[in-house]
Amino acid sequence: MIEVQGLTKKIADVQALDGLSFSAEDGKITGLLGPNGAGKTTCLRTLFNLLRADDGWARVDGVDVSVEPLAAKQTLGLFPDPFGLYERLSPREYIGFFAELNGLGKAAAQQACSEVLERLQMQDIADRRCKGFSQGQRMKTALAQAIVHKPKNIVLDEPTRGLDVMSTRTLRDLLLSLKADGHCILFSSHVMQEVSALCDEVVVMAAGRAIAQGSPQELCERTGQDSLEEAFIALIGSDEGIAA
Ligand SMILES: Nc1ncnc2c1ncn2[C@@H]1O[C@H](COP(=O)(O)OP(=O)(O)OP(=O)(O)O)[C@@H](O)[C@H]1O
Repeated sequence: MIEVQGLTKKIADVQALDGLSFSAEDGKITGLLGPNGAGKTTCLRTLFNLLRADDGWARVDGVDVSVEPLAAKQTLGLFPDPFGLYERLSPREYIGFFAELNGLGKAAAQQACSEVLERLQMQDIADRRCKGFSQGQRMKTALAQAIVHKPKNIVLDEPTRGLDVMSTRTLRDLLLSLKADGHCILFSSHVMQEVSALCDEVVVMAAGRAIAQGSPQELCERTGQDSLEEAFIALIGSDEGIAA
């Protein structure tokens, strides 16, 4: 479970987070939905302790990420930008390296790596260098790296950015299967259709705050609208920076 309370962060002159509070439960996919500049990436970076909040706290399974960063990271998988893989490494080397970074011994890392390669049906590319990989192959490698240490909580920043339809569908299926296994999945997006299709819960963000949280249906009922897109516009008063 991921909980964020009163998170505040100023970057240069910009109030990127302004008292952000929400929670994301196990066995659910929670979407952070907000226009460009709403603070989604800043929130996820703070969760991963890449940024330190000015005020407020973030906890992963009850562990405060700034007080016990290593313990928090062991229960947290971060889906990185799939375009930034180490091209000289094969997925097996890359994923195994991250498994060891996350505290697994060599033998356990190799075992975990083989399991995740099988789960994501990557055996055919497991020992090829990442250089030249298609977007979908990169995305699978990046996701495998995020989940190899079996973190209970998985955080993804705009995971379908730049992916084609097939890769997006593959990712969607993977997230649904992780959810079925009881993981807590939190992802940021400004793509309405993706959030509607995947999320059990939606946190609507604007100007560094959460202005509403609920299931897509609850948000529609609360605003008296028929679609999440209309509900979102009603909540934030604009559709600027949102993609259909
Ligand atoms: N390093 C930085 N220097 C200056 N301003 C920053 C920096 N990082 C973030 N910001 C500002 O903080 C605000 C929140 O940015 P953030 O990237 O978290 O938004 P976002 O919701 O992820 O947006 P997008 O959907 O466009 O990725 C924006 O106004 C952004 O310009």
